[in-house]
Amino acid sequence: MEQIRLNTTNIATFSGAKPCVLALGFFDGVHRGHQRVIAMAKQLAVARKLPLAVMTFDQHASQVFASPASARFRYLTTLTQKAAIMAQLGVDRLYVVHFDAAFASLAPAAFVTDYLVKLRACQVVAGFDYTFGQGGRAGVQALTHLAAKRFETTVVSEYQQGCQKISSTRIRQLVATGKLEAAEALLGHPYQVAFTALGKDLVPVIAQQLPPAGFWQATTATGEQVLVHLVDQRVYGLAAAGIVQLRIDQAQIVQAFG
Ligand SMILES: Cc1cc2nc3c(=O)[nH]c(=O)nc-3n(C[C@H](O)[C@H](O)[C@H](O)COP(=O)(O)O)c2cc1C
Ligand SMILES: Nc1ncnc2c1ncn2[C@@H]1O[C@H](COP(=O)(O)OP(=O)(O)OP(=O)(O)O)[C@@H](O)[C@H]1O
Repeated sequence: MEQIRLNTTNIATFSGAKPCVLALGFFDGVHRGHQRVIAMAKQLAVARKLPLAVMTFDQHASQVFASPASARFRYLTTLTQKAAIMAQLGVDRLYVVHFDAAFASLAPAAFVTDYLVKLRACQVVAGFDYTFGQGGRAGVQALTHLAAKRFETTVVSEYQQGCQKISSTRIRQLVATGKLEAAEALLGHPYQVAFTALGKDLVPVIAQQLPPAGFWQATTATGEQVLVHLVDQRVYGLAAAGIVQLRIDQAQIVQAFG
C-alpha cells in the first residue's frame, strides 16, 4: 500500500494520481463500522477496476481546536497501526492529509474541488454521518450536491451493535473502563498500544487510550506473554527496546503484588 502525505501547499501542485475510488473519514481504530465503509469502497473499486484510496488525517480534528475535550482525547490507533489494518483490508493508497487550522477552514466546495476532484476520485464512499468542511458542517447530502456529476457518491448506512452505532468514541470509552473484550468485539481486531522508550520508562508513542491503571496480561508483537503494570501513562514489566506493540488482554490481575 502506497502512503501519500498531502497538505494545503503540496495539493496545489499534486499530479500523477490515477483515477480511484476514494473512502473518506478519520477511521480511528478502523473498527467494524469503518470496515463496512472500506469494504463497500473495495467492492466498487474491484468492479470498476480502479485502485482503492482512503483519505485520513495526520491528527484528529479535536487536536487543532483547544478545548477541555481536546486535552482528554485519546487515539485508538497510531497512523502506523491504522495503515497496517488498511493494507490488510485491500487499500491500495492511503492519503494522509495534514489537518491544521488552514485545512480545517476550507469551505466544503473548496475541499471537493481542491482535494476530491484533484485526486481524480471517480466514486467517493462515506458513512451516513460523515462531515467535512469548515466547522465540520457539511454532510453526505452536501457531498453529493457539490460533486456536481464530477464523481459519484455512495453512502454507507449505520452499522450498529446492541442498537447503538459502532463508533470510535464508544470503543474509547470501553477501553478506558477496562472492557477490552467488548472493545475488541466492536473493533473486529485486537486492541494494541504502541510504546516507546522515554529515558528508563516506556510510554505510548502517541496519546493512545489505555485501560485503567493496574496489572494486565499482555502479548507483545513477538508473541511473548507478559504481565505489565500500567500506571500514569507508563508501562512497567517490559524490556525497553524500540517500539513495543502490546496487545492488552481482557484478564486483569486484580490483586496488586506486594
Ligand atoms: C475540509 C475539512 C474541514 C474540516 N473542518 C473542521 C473544523 O473546522 N472543525 C472540526 O471540528 N472538524 C472539521 N473537519 C473534520 C470533520 O468534520 C470531522 O469532525 C472529523 O473528521 C472528526 O471525526 P470523528 O467522527 O472521528 O470525530 C473538517 C474536515 C474536512 C475534510
Ligand atoms: N457504525 C458505522 N456505520 C457506518 N459508517 C460508519 C460507522 N462509523 C463510522 N462510519 C463512517 O466511517 C467513516 C469514518 O468515520 P469517523 O472517522 O468519523 O469515525 P466514527 O467512529 O464515526 O467516530 P466518532 O466516534 O468520533 O463519531 C465516516 O465516513 C463515517 O461516516
